[in-house]
Amino acid sequence: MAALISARSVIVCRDGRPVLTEADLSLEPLERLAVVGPNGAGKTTLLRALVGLELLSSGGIEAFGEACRGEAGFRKARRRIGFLFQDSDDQLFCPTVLEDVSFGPLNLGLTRAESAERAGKTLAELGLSHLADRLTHKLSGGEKRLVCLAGLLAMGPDVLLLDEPTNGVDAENGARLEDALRAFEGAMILVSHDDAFVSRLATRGMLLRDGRLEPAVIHTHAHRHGHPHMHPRNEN
Ligand SMILES: Nc1ncnc2c1ncn2[C@@H]1O[C@H](COP(=O)(O)OP(=O)(O)OP(=O)(O)O)[C@@H](O)[C@H]1O
Repeated sequence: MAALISARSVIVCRDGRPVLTEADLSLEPLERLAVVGPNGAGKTTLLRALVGLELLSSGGIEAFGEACRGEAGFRKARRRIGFLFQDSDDQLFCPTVLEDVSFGPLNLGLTRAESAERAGKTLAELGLSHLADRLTHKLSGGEKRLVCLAGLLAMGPDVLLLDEPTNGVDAENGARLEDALRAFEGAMILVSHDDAFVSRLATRGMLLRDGRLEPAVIHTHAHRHGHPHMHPRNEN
């Protein structure tokens, strides 16, 4: 099966220092690929590189069967990719929730009425209709996160890139978020330090270490606290 998104030998430097050094990745249809790794390993940088927000020193990105070169190449791919930022405040910018969630569909060419209808429907599917008229900047951290996700889902993406989606999200909103991701019919890359969330949702794992991605096994192991762990494959 053809990959939806692939990265080949990607090198990205930050302040002259390599963060990604020959990173390879391939996201297949229907996959929920978890990318884990320590703080500062380059996980956010990797997601940003996949949508053309990082300058590659070398290597290439393909999305939906086409090599992405330059801003124009990525712009086309970005219409099919929803990127949930680590910080919701970087993502929300309209005054009200309904306006914010309508913004994506509006940008895709739907009319104002159609966009509002799509936004209302998406909020309802996520159990967030009660937030529609609220001011985005007054939402709680967890509510902001879900509204950001609603904004992405309202655009009908084929792929979601999720940077720490459960950060600061309480149990109830976390369950909503997880249900929504489980119901999403596309593929996704999940960057997360939330092992329990990853172990419940991911279908495959990769570990970002020393700038490279290596296969990792996601599993829950019998442990006094019963928490899941993720190891590189060769350590199992
Ligand atoms: N704007 C920037 N300018 C320079 N260096 C940066 C910038 N953003 C990140 N870095 C550096 O790049 C490296 C990778 O950062 P990145 O945010 O991709 O890591 P991460 O794996 O997502 O970390 P975390 O788990 O803490 O979110 C880090 O050393 C970080 O300090």
